[in-house]
Amino acid sequence: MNQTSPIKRYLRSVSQSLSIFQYCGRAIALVWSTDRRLTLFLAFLTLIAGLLPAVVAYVGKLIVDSVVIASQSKLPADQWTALKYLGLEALVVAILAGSKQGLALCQSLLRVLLGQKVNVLILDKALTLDLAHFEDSEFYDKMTRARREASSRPLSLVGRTFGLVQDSLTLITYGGLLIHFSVWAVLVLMVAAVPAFVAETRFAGEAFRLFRWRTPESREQNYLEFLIANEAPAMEVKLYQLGQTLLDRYNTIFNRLYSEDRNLTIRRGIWSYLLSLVSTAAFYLAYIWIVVETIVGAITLGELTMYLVVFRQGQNAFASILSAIGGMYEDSLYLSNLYEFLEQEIPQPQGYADRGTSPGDGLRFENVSFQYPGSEQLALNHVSFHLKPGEKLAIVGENGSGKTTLIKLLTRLYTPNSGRILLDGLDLQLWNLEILQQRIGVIFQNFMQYQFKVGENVGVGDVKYLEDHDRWIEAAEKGNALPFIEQMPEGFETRLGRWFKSGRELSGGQWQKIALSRAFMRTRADILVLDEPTSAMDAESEVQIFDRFREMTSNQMAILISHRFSTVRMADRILVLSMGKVLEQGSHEDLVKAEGRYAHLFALQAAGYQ
Ligand SMILES: Nc1ncnc2c1ncn2[C@@H]1O[C@H](COP(=O)(O)OP(=O)(O)OP(=O)(O)O)[C@@H](O)[C@H]1O
Repeated sequence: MNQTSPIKRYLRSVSQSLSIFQYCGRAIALVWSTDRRLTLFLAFLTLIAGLLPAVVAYVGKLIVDSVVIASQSKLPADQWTALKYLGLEALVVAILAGSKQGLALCQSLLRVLLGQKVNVLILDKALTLDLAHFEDSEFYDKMTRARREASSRPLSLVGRTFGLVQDSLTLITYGGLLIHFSVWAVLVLMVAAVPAFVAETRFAGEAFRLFRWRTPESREQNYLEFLIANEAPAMEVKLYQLGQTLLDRYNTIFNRLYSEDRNLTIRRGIWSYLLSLVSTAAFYLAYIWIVVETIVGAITLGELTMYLVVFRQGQNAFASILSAIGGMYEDSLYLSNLYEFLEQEIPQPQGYADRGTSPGDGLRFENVSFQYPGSEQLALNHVSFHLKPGEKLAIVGENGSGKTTLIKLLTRLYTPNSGRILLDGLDLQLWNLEILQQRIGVIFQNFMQYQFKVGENVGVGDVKYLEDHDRWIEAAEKGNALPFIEQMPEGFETRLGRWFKSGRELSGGQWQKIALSRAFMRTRADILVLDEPTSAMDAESEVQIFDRFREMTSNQMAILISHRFSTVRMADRILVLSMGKVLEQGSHEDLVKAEGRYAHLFALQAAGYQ
């Protein structure tokens, strides 16, 4: 049987409790790197605010003793001494109040700076993440936990650490005063304080585990809030009358979380109270002892007054140390979370090549297979094709056949599980990622609708020319967006979307034209990928775009994904995908002649127009 002695268990609890201090250093380093002067000032003021209460208590003793002496001797010199001590106490109290005010000031300035710093650290890290990280719910939880409270927790930990130092200094100096009376009194007080300290840290740890465990629920709550109170889902929520159901779900989650919170809070409150009674009892035992010693005349009236202050204030300092520790544990655990996120290893993209081994070879897929993490099915299964510079490839296939996945692999958002993708004869993995991505212009079917100006919405296609007005016009012209942009009162300066004042909403087809123009910003790209580029456009716009498409992209390889065969047939080559496999490939004429799947689908669509 595993028998651990109560002393060992007790020591283990204490050492577990001491682990709260492990993140204090990191928090202080963070604050130090945010603003050195403010941190130094904070430390200096903490020192003053920690030491002065004992000085006040001691001067109090001097006042009482000198008053007793003066009242007995009636000498003006003694009376003057008493008044001088009084003046001294007033001065010390004024300095103490000043230092407390200064502390509050430093903290509120640091809070803003530190909040910004931590948010930037998190966002910087988020920029280095792979797409797969955003799709991994566990990792996403980590990021949500880190972002939540990012602006308040680090400073709160620093504030509490400094507060703890301040209160500990006060207690130590009080102890110094009390030690004159009896070493034993000091020892008894210290030992009596430990159970409350351990209980406090334990409950704080439990609270944190609860907080950590329930991140998925909190995220679901955030999501429900988004559905209920945002513009994008508002239309469906209203028309499908989903509002009340969503709100009920929101309340159910809250009620569950609340009942757990309530239980913990009540248990924590009761235990903290009971254990703090132990230390209060010890305080009062020592207090009785002092009173008795005064009655028998072993200590002076001044000393009694001083110990009275020491006990009253000491208890306050002790209580605030306890609550600081409770909070510090939660703060530390938050920080552990933050660092867990910030220090998560992100595999750095390998590959440094800026050109291929056989320039002009174009793009090759060689037996490429891919499975999404956590999925059992292959999304792409031994896909091979070759696209030469200037050629246009169309990909067709039923929903879920792997078309978009193919593009994600081409743009290196994911890496194939087997097979190779070569650009100009060189495996994509060996290319420098930035250079590779600059060579590819993509619009995805779920492209972003930025709540920016029209011009910027086009400009994001090539961030180097984000603000280049001439390029906007050129790209918008190719994307057939220019006519409606010119009709807007502020043209390219019009803000899009409804999030900001005077924003203008566009129709689905108009947004698609903006997105298409975005792809045409990439004049230097030699591969253009358009995933369902014209699905929301009217027939006339589509014809206009594709009539000129060859001429606009004459030197570029283009990959078009579309369910519209009017668009597809203009491609040099068509790839028919089904369940991740290439069923057939060839030109429109070849495939019609082959009378396979493509011919069947084409006939179906053509029949619809007759
Ligand atoms: N992020 C993802 N994680 C896991 N599986 C995914 C993910 N994205 C797509 N899939 C799965 O991979 C398969 C291929 O999806 P893909 O988006 O490539 O299809 P698609 O041909 O572009 O379809 P559509 O015509 O509907 O756009 C589908 O079975 C889909 O469920």
